[in-house]
Amino acid sequence: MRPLLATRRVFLHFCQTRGANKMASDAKRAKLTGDERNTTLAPLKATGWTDVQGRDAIYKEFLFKDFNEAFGFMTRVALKADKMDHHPEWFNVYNKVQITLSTHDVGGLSGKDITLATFIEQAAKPFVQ
Ligand SMILES: C[C@H](O)[C@H](O)[C@H]1CNC2=NC(N)=NC(=O)C2=N1
Repeated sequence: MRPLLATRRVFLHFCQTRGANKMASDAKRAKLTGDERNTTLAPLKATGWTDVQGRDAIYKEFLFKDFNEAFGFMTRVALKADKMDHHPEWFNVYNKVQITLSTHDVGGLSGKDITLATFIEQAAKPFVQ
């Protein structure tokens, strides 16, 4: 195959793949439908996540042995949030971490919040008192 044709084919593949990834990412940022809420929120609510009054968001408070463990947890979550380009609203004092999740771009809960909350549960599991 002539080099120019091969390059064109590779470039088209790149565009298609990149477009699909962006669509998937955008889809993840679409507001959750009613059915999605029923299925994806239930396991999180079972672990203690609650609705936020007056906002389409979820909230949970975590208690750790000390600041060192709390901040270690926050560091892991921060790296994941940066990789996802999806960030929590959180407050930390000593061993307590309060987290609110919502997707600002859509003004409510999206699949990204479910993904991040699920990761947060796994990251907290080894430490939570
Ligand atoms: C441009 C836009 O702000 C960014 O793509 C990301 C950054 N982190 C984010 N985090 C959250 N929670 N919601 C967002 O909509 C969001 N958007």
